[in-house]
Amino acid sequence: MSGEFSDFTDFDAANPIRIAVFGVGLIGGSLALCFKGKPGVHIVGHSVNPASIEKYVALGVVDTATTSLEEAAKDADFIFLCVPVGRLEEYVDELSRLPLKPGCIISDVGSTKASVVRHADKLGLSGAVFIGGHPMAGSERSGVEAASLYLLENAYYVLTPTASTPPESVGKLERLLKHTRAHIVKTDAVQHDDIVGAISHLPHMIAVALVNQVAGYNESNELYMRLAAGGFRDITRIAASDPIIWRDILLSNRDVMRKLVRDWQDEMERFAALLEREDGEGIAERFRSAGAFRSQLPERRKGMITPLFECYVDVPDHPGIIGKIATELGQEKINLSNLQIIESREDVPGIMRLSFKQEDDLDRATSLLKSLNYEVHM
Ligand SMILES: NC(=O)C1=CN([C@@H]2O[C@H](COP(=O)(O)OP(=O)(O)OC[C@H]3O[C@@H](n4cnc5c(N)ncnc54)[C@H](O)[C@@H]3O)[C@@H](O)[C@H]2O)C=CC1
Ligand SMILES: O=C(O)C(=O)Cc1ccc(O)cc1
Repeated sequence: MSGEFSDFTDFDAANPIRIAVFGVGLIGGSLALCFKGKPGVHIVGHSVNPASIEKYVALGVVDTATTSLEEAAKDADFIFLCVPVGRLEEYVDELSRLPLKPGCIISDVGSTKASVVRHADKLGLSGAVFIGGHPMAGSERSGVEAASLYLLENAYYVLTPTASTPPESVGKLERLLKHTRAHIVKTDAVQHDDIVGAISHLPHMIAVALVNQVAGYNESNELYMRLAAGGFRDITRIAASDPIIWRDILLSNRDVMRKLVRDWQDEMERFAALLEREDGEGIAERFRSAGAFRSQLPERRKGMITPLFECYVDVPDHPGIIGKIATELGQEKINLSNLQIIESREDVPGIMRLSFKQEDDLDRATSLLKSLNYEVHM
């Protein structure tokens, strides 16, 4: 939990607004932090657990908190549903039975969109409007303790209005979401699930499968685990994601995922056949085409799978180096989020990975370290 943005001024103490957040975890808490403390804004957090509501207030993420759904929703101008995907539809059902403020905008942050949008479309929401949402940034961490004001900054935030969504409600939600500093993208819910299935849900499944495969080998030889400390650990970071959150995402997007798994199996079969034929040129070609597509990906956009701004620095392998670089950055007031030696052998220089939550810190760190004659790579 961290920070404060201060340069938005369009909240107006004379026209107070009430924002309700159901499920104040990583994403709900991060959203709440973007609105908290603005003039005329009251944020109420909802949890089914009495101990959680005390924590939300004590941490200063919300103004008030309650275990009563009615109390949280009463008079709300905006309601954000930030619970696991498998719970979203029942929350929409419960809200549809309440006397909501006319014009109230209900949005969610679920990683899948088609099922909840279809469900809300079928219900009458007594004067309220549902607009599906998905902030496309996050991490493998969960819970309100992991929430951050900066989590969504510079990420894409997808909204999935339908043909019947009033454009003025979409505009109102977009204006509010400016406070996240995310970039709004509007698309259709079904298309969202196809794309996000391929670029986020499939990679999470692959990471989990890969870790479980290696865990199996490790049962008969523990050297697997010891040697996996470097690159393997990095590329499988997302396998540490919350099991319940991901159970719900994959089940909700199961039709898309079944097709993606079949396509993935085809890709693997293609590799197996190349190995069988000892087709070196074919293998190299797979790498060339992947490299060519990857080189065209937008650079440094914070989002899924790479939530931080990062650079790599070649460093001599000696004990004081971590402290030295951290001090140099600290003296320039550059906020470092994480620092890690990812390669350390006696005969070669190490590689240090520096992570920043904000692009500006990355840019300043890169310039500083280059000026100090470090080799810096992106
Ligand atoms: N983790 C990530 O990186 C991202 C997650 N999302 C979506 O955001 C939503 C929330 O995920 P996170 O914030 O990561 O999870 P989280 O575990 O940090 O927060 C979930 C919140 O929902 C509450 N909750 C859990 N089970 C509940 C239940 N059965 N009934 C009522 N409340 C319950 C928890 O107390 C917590 O406040 C999910 O729908 C997820 O798909 C969207 C973008 C990124
Ligand atoms: O940790 C990562 O890199 C992620 O990919 C986080 C993430 C998880 C779920 C989403 O719907 C969006 C982003």
